[in-house]
Amino acid sequence: MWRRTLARSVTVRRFSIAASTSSIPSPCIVHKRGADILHDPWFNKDTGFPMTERDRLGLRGLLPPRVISFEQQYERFMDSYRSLEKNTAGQPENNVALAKWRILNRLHDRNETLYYKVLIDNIKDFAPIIYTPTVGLVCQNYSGLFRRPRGMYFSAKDKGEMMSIIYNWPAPEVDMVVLTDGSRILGLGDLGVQGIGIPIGKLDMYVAAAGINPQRVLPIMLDVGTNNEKLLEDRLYLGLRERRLEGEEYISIVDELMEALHTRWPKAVIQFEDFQFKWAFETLQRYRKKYCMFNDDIQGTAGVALAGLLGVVRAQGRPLLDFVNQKIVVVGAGSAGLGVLNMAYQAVSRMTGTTANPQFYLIDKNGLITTERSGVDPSAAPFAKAIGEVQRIGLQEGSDLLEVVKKVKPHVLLGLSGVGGIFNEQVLKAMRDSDSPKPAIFAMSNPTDNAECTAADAFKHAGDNIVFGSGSPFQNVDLENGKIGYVNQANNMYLFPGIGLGTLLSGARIVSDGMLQAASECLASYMTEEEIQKGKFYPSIGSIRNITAEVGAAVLRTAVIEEVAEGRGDVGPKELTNMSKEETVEYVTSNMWYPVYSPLVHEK
Ligand SMILES: NC(=O)c1ccc[n+]([C@@H]2O[C@H](COP(=O)([O-])OP(=O)(O)OC[C@H]3O[C@@H](n4cnc5c(N)ncnc54)[C@H](O)[C@@H]3O)[C@@H](O)[C@H]2O)c1
Ligand SMILES: O=C(O)C[C@H](O)C(=O)O
Ligand SMILES: [Mg+2]
Repeated sequence: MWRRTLARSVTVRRFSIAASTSSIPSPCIVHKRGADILHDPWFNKDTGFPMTERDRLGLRGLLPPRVISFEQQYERFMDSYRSLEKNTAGQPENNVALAKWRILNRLHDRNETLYYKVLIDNIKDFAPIIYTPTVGLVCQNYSGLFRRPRGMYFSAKDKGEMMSIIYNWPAPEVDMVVLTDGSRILGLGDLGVQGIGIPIGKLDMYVAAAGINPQRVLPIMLDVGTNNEKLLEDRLYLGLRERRLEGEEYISIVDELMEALHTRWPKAVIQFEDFQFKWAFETLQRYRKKYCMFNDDIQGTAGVALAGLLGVVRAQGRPLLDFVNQKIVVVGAGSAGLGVLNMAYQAVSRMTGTTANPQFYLIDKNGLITTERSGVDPSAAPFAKAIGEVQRIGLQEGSDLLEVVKKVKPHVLLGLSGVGGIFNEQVLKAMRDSDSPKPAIFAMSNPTDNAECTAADAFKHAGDNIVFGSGSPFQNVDLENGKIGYVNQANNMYLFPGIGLGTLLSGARIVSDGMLQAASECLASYMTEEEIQKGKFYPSIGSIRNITAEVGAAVLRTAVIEEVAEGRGDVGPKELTNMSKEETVEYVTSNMWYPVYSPLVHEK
């Protein structure tokens, strides 16, 4: 199953480091036999083991005699899935979503090759189950749904021992780690150990979109307690039933885990995910120059949002430089909102060559943030609007969302607040007076119930001429005039897989701002003029592997230009430097893992 791994079947003109160019999958070494293989989802093929392999691996007598092909297994699973869909039709939405998650999860736990084949080939239908929004529901119910562990669990009780615990992970190599402390799971708050569902879902997207080998991914839950009263009182809660560590105690435990990870897998890329605000920025600043890591909620989201914002400018028929004149209201001054503003300001200063003062407005739970605000967080302070400037348009410190929309008449209203429905009818109607011919509404909070508005409400109240994006998927809206209101999924899934893959293949020691900017620009330029005019700013999820290959190549090339790329395997910085743009995309693509059964070879 180590087929098509990095540095194996990579064949790029002039850079062939292929062991073999044949279409027969490379054999995979296993160190177990018999029933142990059947119980290992990495190697298990269920009834798909050919007779010769059954002989070699001591499987004769442990399986029904008929050998079923991979294609037949695939069809069999899809038939069961379709029956489940039929049998649960009309039942409450959450029950159906959990039933679908369960059937996929069972396959994941049994036979990963078949699971990823099913996931990749049906990504549009299955992403909403293994990722946002159902993954949120799964996290909320995790202690009850738990059957088998997945990934690693470190807790406050493991202090001082992480360096040895990390060696309990069975795979010799790890390429991608997604780490959470469960403190801000989507818009659902502190879910403690139950937040492990998020790293699992993100890494599923890594396998599906970036072709990272599933034997080389590692979801990690760092359980430092929870402040969620309900969980603390729940006797079946699976995490530490104590309050979260704070201050020095907290940071020293994250330090220890990072050191342990780096010691065992110095080349792995570590993605921080769903950390509460107070630790998200702090850990990013603390580790980004020391380790190969990034924070997806801050940096991945920013890149996706910026690509969307540039798409909005194009949709208005304006040149990209007009971005500096856009009036953008960002609702939510947390990790994601501030990440977006940071990147948007950087884009403006690149475009103008100055530290310009664009018309970007920031709102948090206390309203419009101005220079009058006392106790404003240092990471939000640079985005506080000068009080004189807001007073000139009739606003003040703490003005509420509706007032801000009415007075600013923004081109873009972008929500990253986690507050469902906050873009209510009045706010959406106020967007009709936007100064843009195509007002943009981005309701980016997850999961679905936490979206700032639904797609249907956005088109109904703000008008047919809007463009719309949401963090969780919504159906396109029938505008009842023969037209369709297109729904973009404005989700960091369009970038993090490419950021991770590009960084990994470049062998960079850090994830630089330049690499992140390249990822965003690549996504922005991926869309054709025709698509943009239809209000489409992001590719369809069906083409997520293509966009990820492009993003990965853009990240890799920037790492090379910035001279942070050290290469990977036999492909060193020199070979990477000599690759053309097309060759880089080809190189990235050929390094993607794809699910096929490899012949298993037993070795003691
Ligand atoms: N679509 C995506 O790709 C994506 C990426 C990252 C985060 N998100 C979503 O964004 C949301 C926020 O994530 P975060 O990490 O920034 O959280 P966070 O806790 O760091 O920040 C939330 C912010 O919202 C503000 N807020 C709360 N109530 C508000 C109100 N009534 N009005 C205005 N602002 C209010 C808070 O003051 C805070 O500044 C979550 O729902 C998350 O799922 C989506
Ligand atoms: O997980 C997602 O769907 C996006 C984002 O990382 C979030 O925290 O909401
Ligand atoms: Mg997240």
